[in-house]
Amino acid sequence: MSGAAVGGRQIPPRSGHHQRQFSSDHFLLDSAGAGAGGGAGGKWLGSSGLNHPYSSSLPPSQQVEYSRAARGVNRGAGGELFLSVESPARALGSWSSSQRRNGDDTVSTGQLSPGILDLHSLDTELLPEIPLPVLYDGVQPLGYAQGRGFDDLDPSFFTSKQMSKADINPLKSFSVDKEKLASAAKIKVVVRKRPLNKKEIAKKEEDIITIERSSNSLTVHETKLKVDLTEYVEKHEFVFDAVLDEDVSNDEVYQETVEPVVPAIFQRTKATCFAYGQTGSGKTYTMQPLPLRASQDILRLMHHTYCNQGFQLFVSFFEIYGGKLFDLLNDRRKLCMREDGKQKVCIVGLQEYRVSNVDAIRELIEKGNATRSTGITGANEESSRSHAILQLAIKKSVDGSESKPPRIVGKLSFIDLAGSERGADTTDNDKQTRIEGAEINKSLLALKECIRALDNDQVHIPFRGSKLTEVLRDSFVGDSRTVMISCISPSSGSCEHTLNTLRYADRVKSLSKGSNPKKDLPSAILRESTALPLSSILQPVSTLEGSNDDSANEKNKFGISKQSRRETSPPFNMDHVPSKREEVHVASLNGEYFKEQRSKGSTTAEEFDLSAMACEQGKTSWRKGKAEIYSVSSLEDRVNRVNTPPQKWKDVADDDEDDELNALLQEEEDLVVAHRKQVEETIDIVREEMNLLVKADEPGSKLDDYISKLNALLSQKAAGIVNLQARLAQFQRHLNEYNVLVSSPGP
Ligand SMILES: Nc1ncnc2c1ncn2[C@@H]1O[C@H](COP(=O)(O)OP(=O)(O)OP(=O)(O)O)[C@@H](O)[C@H]1O
Repeated sequence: MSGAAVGGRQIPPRSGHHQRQFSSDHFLLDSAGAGAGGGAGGKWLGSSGLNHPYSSSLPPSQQVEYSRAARGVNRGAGGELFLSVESPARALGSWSSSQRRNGDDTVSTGQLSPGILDLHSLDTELLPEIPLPVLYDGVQPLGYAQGRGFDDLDPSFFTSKQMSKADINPLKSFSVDKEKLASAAKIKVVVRKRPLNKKEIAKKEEDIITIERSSNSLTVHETKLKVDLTEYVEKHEFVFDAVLDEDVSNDEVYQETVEPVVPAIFQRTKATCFAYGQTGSGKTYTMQPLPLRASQDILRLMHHTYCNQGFQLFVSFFEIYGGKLFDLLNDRRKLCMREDGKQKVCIVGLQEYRVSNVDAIRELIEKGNATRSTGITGANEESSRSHAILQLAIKKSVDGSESKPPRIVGKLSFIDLAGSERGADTTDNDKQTRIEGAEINKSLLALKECIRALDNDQVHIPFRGSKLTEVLRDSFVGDSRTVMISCISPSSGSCEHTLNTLRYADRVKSLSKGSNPKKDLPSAILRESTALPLSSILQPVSTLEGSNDDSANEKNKFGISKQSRRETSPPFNMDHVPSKREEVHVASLNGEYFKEQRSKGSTTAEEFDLSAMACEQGKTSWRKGKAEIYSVSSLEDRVNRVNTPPQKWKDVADDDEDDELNALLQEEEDLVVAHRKQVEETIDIVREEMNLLVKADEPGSKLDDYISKLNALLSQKAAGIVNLQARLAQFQRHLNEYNVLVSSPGP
């Protein structure tokens, strides 16, 4: 494996961290046509069709010509050729001015890749509209005849009129493509569930996810404790663009996610596919095969559909680790990110390799994967501790003659995000892992903020919140396509994580053209069907990602469109654990009293099922007099008041850019504090009301029993608050550690 030979700069040694030992076993197992891996060690550049830009692919005379014309062909340490389109002096000049502007990105020239290759910095703008290709007339391109070709990707790419494939004029197809691409949703959100792993099976954890592919819906069956401490199952149902069950192969994942966007990158589009999910949920497993499959299709398009059009394919691969960028194809050389005058992100020093066959790409990908920073977390022994970004860029010479450096036509980026972790999960980790965790969470939080801002149609999108969001800027603005694959574990032990991931995915989905009411197409919705027992209102921890106290068509306190309920749920939308079902008389909660209350609009039973239970338990006496009824509605009102989000959450901060992230973190913390306060106040109110009830009732009634159960619940909630406080403190510690890290000199 070429990765074994990878040398160069590594992250500082630390306990539990190592380079990912790439296993080709789960890499492209199911991809057709992938040949065996190529040569090892130092041979890999030349042996398998891999070219540095303008090196072996061009006649020597042309290389010389480039060298003279551009005055920017440099010879790297290893003798490789690198092209700098700008003159070196100018490149350095703009560089140092950027250094002055942004001290934290300061690097010495020695830290950069040899030569000043920076195709990105000079080439971020897409090539102006290119003429449609001259294609074969009526001939089915060879590559597509075997397997799923371009014309199989999405039948709607072609006119609705049925034609035999042999009749399809590819030229026509592409013009239809363009319309199709323009109207397609910009963001596609796909969820992939992995199978239970050995550890989870050993712990007897259950699979709590059911998937219905035909309706693209997925249900999380969350086991919860009721007031009387019996278990019940609460269902959360979600709908996404696609949901993939554990038996779905990597090849099918490709077909569902990336394959449809591949043609778009020949149409001046930037497309991004990223995987999001808890550590150990299968992000790397899902992402690793995709670039190779995509490059196969890209090469096929280049060699057949776009034959003789002068398109070239370039590969680059880098990681964001600890807020810094490292080139995974150049011995982890430190890179530096800049914005050009047009606010386009440039990665100074990033090496790009021109490739012309799949084996070469495979070797590069393996090399990059093997070089990536990994470590051990509680949930994954080979956890990615960095965000890895692999880019496939299609370029073309402006005049088609290759006498000038090519410019980007389109780009396909694959981002394997580092795993999201909760602070509570990191207690066993060493300091380094916790610092990494803080950094990872910070960047994911920044990503969430960008998504929130985009969803709100804010003018200012805080892309500068992290390096990750700066890199992703391209993916969300302009003519872009984004595919997000949310990876989830099926196990009961990961339920909270899974719900967080799915709610996060829903926010991303809400950015899509289809789901934002401000945008064009009908809503694609998350339908999370949650009965909201009072216990949910009291839930101190799990509501950070999304508030449940929403009503339809409003924005919640995060400024995100609220979730619509799939069904008008009965007060308890849950499946009881059968043995306990009879004891709690759930059906009776649909009683007249609550129908009445609902019709008055004072509250919904879903929002108040605990009081419903209280009513059920003491129904006879409550219905007798006004005072009792008053006490219930008063309780509802008071709890509703307490749970009304403070005004500040409605106003999304439009912070000064430099303070954006700190403000964000503060906001997150404020949110937790405010939430805790609500919980405490709610508990007080419930206690007070219960005391009133006790006074109103005969001693020895069922209420005594109920009160003691309620007290048990309250104690449980109080413990939750303590836990929340501990997590806050831990969060703060991570922040401090992070601040120390970023203020100290880099590795
Ligand atoms: N769909 C799947 N089918 C079979 N095995 C899977 C699947 N998804 C993940 N796995 C296995 O689960 C383990 C963890 O997966 P992976 O490393 O991809 O997680 P991750 O989300 O990238 O974690 P981290 O964020 O910590 O890097 C691996 O051993 C992987 O082989």
